[in-house]
Amino acid sequence: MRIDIVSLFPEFVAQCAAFGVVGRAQERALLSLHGWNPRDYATGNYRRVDDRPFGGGPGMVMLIDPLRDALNAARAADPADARVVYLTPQGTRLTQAKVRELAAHPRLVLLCGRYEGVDERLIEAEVDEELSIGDYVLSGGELAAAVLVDAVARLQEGALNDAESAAQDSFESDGLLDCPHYTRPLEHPLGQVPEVLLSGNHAQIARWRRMESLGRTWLRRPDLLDEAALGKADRALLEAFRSRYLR
Ligand SMILES: Nc1nonc1C(=O)NCC1CCCCC1
Repeated sequence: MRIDIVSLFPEFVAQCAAFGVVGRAQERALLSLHGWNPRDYATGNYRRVDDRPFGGGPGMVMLIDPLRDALNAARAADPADARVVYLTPQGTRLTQAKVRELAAHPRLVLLCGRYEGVDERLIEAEVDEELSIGDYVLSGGELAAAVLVDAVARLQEGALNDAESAAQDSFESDGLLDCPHYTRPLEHPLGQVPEVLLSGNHAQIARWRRMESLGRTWLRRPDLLDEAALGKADRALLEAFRSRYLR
């Protein structure tokens, strides 16, 4: 998968993607990142990339042409069709389902805004999809782009080893929150390890983990829990969690 980043700080995203699973995906040629800086396409004495907003008000707006020329250079760098995504709080919320959809594309071009944003005419003419990673305002789209790069990189075939795939699947497969995890030392002032995890009884351990995932999702993110879609066994586990929790 090829991802082109259009940004005033293209190295920002490249740095975020240089570590761990994403860095390894690049080493394995499962993912390639390419940066394009609109400032390299800015003309005139001051090579402006922004200007004051029509209608007045604070801040600056990114100019159309340097962005558009950088986008076109990115498009031209590879024959594969590119899906252009603009990272912005005004976008639709990024979900794992959307990550899966985007991860299946041969190419993405991620447009990162700065200042107060980008001239709307550029968005209307060049952007396929506006996405938000959450309801808060960052200083630029680069951190959001790095989040998206990480999430789609993990889904590239061969990016994760078996253990990592299992961990990914446990959350991704049914959209529940993950269960708690514990490791050595067994004895610690901060508390005990749940007995069931020491039992060696894999059926009981799986049952406990599923119950904890269901219970946590119910407590913390009821919006993710579609109880109607739960099977009989899951409903029984959730009931067991509730009765223990509400006792
Ligand atoms: N939240 C977000 N999700 O995706 N992007 C986000 C963001 O906060 N981006 C910064 C803004 C800053 C002004 C220009 C446009 C991007």
